[in-house]
Amino acid sequence: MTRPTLIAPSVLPADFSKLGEEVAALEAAGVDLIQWDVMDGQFVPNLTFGPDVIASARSHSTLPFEAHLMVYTPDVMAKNYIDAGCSRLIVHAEACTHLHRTLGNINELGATGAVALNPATPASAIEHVLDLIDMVLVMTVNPGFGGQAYIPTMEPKIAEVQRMLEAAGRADDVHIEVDGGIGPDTIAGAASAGANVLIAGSALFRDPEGLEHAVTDLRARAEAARA
Ligand SMILES: O=C(CO)[C@@H](O)[C@H](O)COP(=O)(O)O
Repeated sequence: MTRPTLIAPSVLPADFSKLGEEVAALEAAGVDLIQWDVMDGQFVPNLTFGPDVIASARSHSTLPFEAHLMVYTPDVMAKNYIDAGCSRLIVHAEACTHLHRTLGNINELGATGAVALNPATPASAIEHVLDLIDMVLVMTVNPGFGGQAYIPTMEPKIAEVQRMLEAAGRADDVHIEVDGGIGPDTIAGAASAGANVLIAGSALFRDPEGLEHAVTDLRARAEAARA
């Protein structure tokens, strides 16, 4: 499998009073990109931040930013998130009446598009947009909050997405990301099923040995599982 193993934080557990310092520390700890959990309080119960907050942290890191848009109207502010410094926008299949058009718009704005699938959403939801994305996010929790339990029954869906990508000749070009409950005890199952981008919030910020240990340990576990 040629897709690299990428370890990325969810910023949900970060200290929101100093996000610039937090993303700088995450970069120093060795993460590969930063995921911003954008929540609108409608598509998911929680409410987090918009593009201006992301923009305020942009100059504190050289890493790619991606916005996980857990919102009902991703088209409305897509350009704002790109202008804030996000190079990838992740939209939820469940929130997009016209998913193909939404992804096409993101690409026309100069960013890459990705689709997130909630636990109950079948992999088939992405069948006709594989040419418009560079990543599929298989949620391993129901979105809205960090610190939830990993849902292992998502592993067959991860494997199904991998098969779909192989059948479409896109397996080398499209990442499979997982998000939710990813930690030392769960990362191997997701990675061995096909995930190569692993989002962790609690497991990174709550490691008693610090961020760098957490990143190194998770990466080693994921790479061993993908070998
Ligand atoms: O995005 C969500 C839920 O919407 C979370 O899954 C966080 O992104 C990561 O949470 P942890 O389980 O890693 O703390």
